[in-house]
Amino acid sequence: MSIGVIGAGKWGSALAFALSEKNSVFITSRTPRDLDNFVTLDEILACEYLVVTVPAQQIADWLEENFVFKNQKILVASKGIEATSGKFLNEIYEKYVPDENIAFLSGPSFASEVMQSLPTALVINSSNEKLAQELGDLFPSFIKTYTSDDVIGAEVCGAYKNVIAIAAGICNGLELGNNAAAALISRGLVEMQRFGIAYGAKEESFIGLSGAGDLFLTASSPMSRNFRVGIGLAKGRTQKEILEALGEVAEGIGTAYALHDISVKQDLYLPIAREVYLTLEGKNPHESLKDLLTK
Ligand SMILES: NC(=O)C1=CN([C@@H]2O[C@H](COP(=O)(O)OP(=O)(O)OC[C@H]3O[C@@H](n4cnc5c(N)ncnc54)[C@H](OP(=O)(O)O)[C@@H]3O)[C@@H](O)[C@H]2O)C=CC1
Ligand SMILES: O=C(CO)COP(=O)(O)O
Repeated sequence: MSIGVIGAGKWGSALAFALSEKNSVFITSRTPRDLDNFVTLDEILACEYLVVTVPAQQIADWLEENFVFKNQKILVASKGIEATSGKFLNEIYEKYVPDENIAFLSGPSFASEVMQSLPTALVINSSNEKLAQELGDLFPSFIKTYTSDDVIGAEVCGAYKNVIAIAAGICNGLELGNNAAAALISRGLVEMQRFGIAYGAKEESFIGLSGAGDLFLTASSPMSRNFRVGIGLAKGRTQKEILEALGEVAEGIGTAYALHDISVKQDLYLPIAREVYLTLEGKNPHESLKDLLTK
């Protein structure tokens, strides 16, 4: 069984490392890298399994320009909602891959800890339970995998938690304390569950690894890029300055813009996501805090 990883950034590299314990793994990326298993995209597309880590804001164009379906079994490892369309990842992929060939990875997983083979638990989400099990069996012994058929729930959890993590970083940067952080994360979980259920997600996904697990991890640590975006916003830095310093993707930014547009179009009450959007647009984070506490 050969696995082709697309995207050699932090997450693609970590998954390639982890999956190589039990499988032949190859990797490719937009920017060539001097890696023993770095191959061409054509060679990757010939693999039986594909693991895709191209960010949510770039994947639609990437698929249109590069992807050829050859009955590969695909694990989508990115997290986000496309800002330009409001589309979830399954909606973007469905134009190219049938449901029975695709699964979505979710759960609390810093790439840097996976690279150290530290214990991790993840969920493989697919309408095809057999595929989810098959993909789960590819993972190494230090990663425990679960399966779920709640693709929408997993996607909402993975995307929304990044926005709440930005808010948590703002809270940390403003030095508001642990009470405020706990309140924000708790209310953030309620907000993302309310949003997810409106899209048909299952309630239980939000109290498991995909939801509470990934939210707790990402919204509690400066290891999270999105959390670090929030710290930068609290210190009055612009998006441009923050992203230049970060040098990596922070999917919560694009997803915050997507959630804002969705909330306006569908008249949804998403107070934390709204304040993250407004802060990204230059609103004073102290004003955001006051509005969150008083409205
Ligand atoms: N890092 C983590 O801990 C985790 C990340 N994720 C998710 O994985 C996804 C990738 O994140 P991560 O790897 O950390 O981010 P990085 O910033 O480390 O890497 C981004 C990757 O996306 C590629 N890329 C960016 N833009 C394009 C484009 N326009 N066309 C093709 N490839 C592109 C980059 O290619 P190149 O570098 O070759 O130019 C690189 O391989 C995100 O959705 C993230 O939320 C999920 C769980 C954990
Ligand atoms: O998704 C992640 C952990 O599960 C990575 O979070 P960040 O993108 O905020 O670093």
